[in-house]
Amino acid sequence: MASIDQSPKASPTSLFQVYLRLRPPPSPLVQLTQQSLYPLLPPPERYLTVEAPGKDSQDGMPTHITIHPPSDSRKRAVEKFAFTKVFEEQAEQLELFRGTGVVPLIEGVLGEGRDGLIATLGVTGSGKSHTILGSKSQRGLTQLSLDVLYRSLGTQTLHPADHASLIASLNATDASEAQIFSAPGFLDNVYGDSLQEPSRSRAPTPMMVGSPSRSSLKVPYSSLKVHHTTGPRSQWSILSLDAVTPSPEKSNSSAVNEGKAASVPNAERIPNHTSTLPSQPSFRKPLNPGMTRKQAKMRFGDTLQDPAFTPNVPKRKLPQRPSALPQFPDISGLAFSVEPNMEYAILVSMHEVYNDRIFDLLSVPSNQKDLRRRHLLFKSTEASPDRKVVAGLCKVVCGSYEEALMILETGLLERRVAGTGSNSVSSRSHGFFCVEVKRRPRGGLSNSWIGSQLTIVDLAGSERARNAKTAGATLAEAGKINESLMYLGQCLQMQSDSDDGAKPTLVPFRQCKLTELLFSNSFPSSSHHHSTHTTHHKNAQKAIMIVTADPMNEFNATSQILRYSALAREVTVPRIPSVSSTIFANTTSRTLSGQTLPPTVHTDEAVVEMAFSEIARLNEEVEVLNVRLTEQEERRKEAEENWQKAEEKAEQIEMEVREECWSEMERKTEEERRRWMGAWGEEADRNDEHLDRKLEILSKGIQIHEDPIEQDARTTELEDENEALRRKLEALERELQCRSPTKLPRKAQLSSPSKDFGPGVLGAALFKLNGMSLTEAAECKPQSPGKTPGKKMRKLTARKWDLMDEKEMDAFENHY
Ligand SMILES: Nc1ncnc2c1ncn2[C@@H]1O[C@H](COP(=O)(O)OP(=O)(O)OP(=O)(O)O)[C@@H](O)[C@H]1O
Repeated sequence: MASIDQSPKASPTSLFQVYLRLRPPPSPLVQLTQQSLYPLLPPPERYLTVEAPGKDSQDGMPTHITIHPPSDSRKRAVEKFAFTKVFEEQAEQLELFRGTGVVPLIEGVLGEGRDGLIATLGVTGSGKSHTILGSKSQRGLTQLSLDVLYRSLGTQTLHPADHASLIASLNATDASEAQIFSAPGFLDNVYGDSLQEPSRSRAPTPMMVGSPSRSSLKVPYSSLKVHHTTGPRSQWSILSLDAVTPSPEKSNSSAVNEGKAASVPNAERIPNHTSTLPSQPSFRKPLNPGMTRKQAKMRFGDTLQDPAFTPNVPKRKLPQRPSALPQFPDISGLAFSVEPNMEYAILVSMHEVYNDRIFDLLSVPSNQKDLRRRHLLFKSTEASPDRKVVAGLCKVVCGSYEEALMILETGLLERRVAGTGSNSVSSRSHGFFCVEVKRRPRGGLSNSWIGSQLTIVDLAGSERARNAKTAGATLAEAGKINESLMYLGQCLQMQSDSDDGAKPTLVPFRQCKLTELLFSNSFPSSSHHHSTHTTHHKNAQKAIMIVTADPMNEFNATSQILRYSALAREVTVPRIPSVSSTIFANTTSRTLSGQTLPPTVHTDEAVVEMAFSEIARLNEEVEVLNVRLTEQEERRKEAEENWQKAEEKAEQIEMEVREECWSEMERKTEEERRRWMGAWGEEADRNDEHLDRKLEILSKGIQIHEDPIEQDARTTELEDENEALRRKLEALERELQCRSPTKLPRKAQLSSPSKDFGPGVLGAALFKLNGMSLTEAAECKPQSPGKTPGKKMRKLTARKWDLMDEKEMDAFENHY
């Protein structure tokens, strides 16, 4: 650590400039209430002292504090801490805004193109949100920063309503796969007609302990049904929130239900004002009486899912409600000059880290599938290969300060908060508010946007379950919050160790989402600006950490945070007066007259005194070493716990990866099976088709081949006929033989047939047919000339037979 006596300056490698802000005690009324509630509790003791500013302190501001363990603590070590500056209880918001490095940070975002980050860290209830978001009378660093940004950019700020292609142009160059909307369109879809309505009665905004909790405000539609303890940041509610005051019991009991909130579909969260909360006026756009929740969801979703959506709302006609916001402190005199030949677009996005997961605070479900809030990834994208971004956020282009405030309020309504024993409106997540300032040359033709981002982080506070009196899901949340803050502490510890001159250590920022988001871009990188295809060197971000502490509360938790966030530290153990010195002090001789005489110098006594003082010194050293040892042991324990957690996490990741691989394999196998089944089916179909075609061909072929069958049948028929004729012939011959020889010339006639139709012709025909089958006849070749008649007859072909004309055949048949 840096020498504690010098005015601490963060080294160039520092991740943060660290400022300390002390929280003022609660108002007398609140103190009175607390005393009446817990009469046995001793009045809180102040354990923190602010050291007078040193000679070289900046602006005459103190830089060191000392903490003395309270009387009931067993610890004795007095610790002194150094910070860049210490802001005491009476410090106002403006003092903080001007005194911390916020103004140069904004200048860096506007001019140098350097990202800036402001974060608050502290025990729950120490004033982080108050610093970042302000109260109902004072603006916080967020509003003040926005005001300066818009004042500086003035008329060079582009508004989507004036530039039709603005959203498309921003969309084309956005590296974070964001959905970009215009503010009026976004707000119209969230609040609709209520934006145009005259302001309703403004609710008293509860803020202090004892006043109605955050839950008493009208809560957003997304949280009405499930978290009764959740609601908007009470201190600086913008819109007309007609407060309703749920009973504290309800608040407490439902706090337990908070963990379920994430898994409850938003459809269930749309308030049914007439049924579930009859006395509660609506906050989000009142649904049309005839519109079901589903329809309402669809309506919002349908319009918003188109990133290029340009709403049909009057140009820049926002409700007057932001004017009801605190205007103090006034910073109208503060503005930076920006490049005159440039035009600027301001994009606002919001997300939270809840249970180590990132959720968009501005997302509006675009369809039924999106009803559950999906967590987003912090990753490098195609357009941003060497810088990580939260991918898939909703970003809203805000043309004015008022629009930006409305968006901020909208996001805060979605943020998870709960009432705990330590803070009635305690943040249960780490909230990130991001303002991107993009610029391009004037003219609006170019898509070559470059820009930088200001991120404002309201961290959830660390808490002790015993003090916070949390249980169930809220306790589990607290566990996650404390774990992420512990990792943050380790990163900060590394910073102070390397500032101390120890060899530079790697900051272990990849241990959880919070530290990843905070530190990933804290180191220089070069990114390829995809629109221009040139390498754009991105400066490392500058960061400010404002540590908030209540000097009268939570000694252990506060000292722990101071220990790891301070830029330098010194431990001393107060001297206990030694026995000898006490004895010797009492041995001072007095005369009778009461005159004090110089003590008699006894050499032995001097030696003893020296010995005692040496013993005392050594004792003191031992004490300091003991303190260091205890700290080292704590660190070791912490490291061991981390190691164990890391191992468990590794195991869990391994299991998850295995399961993922397994399910991927199963999915692929199933896919492959389906593919094969499909291919198989197709093949089978093809086969069937093929078979059908074959059958068709076959059936056609069968028809063709029917001819020979018919021929066979015909042959058989003819053969039968032939047989019948032969029999008839034989019968005739027999008949002839039985006749008288006078009739023989007829036989001779038969052997020489004439051309007449008559027995001669018939005889010749019968003669021809006799002794030959048609088959044989068919086989016979045509008769060649010069052959014997006998031979001729044998070789009579069916063709020849066939050559008989029809008349002849008919005559022949009729004859027989
Ligand atoms: N500097 C301050 N001046 C006046 N009031 C303050 C100041 N700091 C804190 N408070 C009040 O203290 C209460 C708790 O503060 P706040 O909600 O900001 O705490 P927190 O650190 O954000 O707590 P958590 O981590 O639980 O969200 C609020 O009512 C707030 O108005």
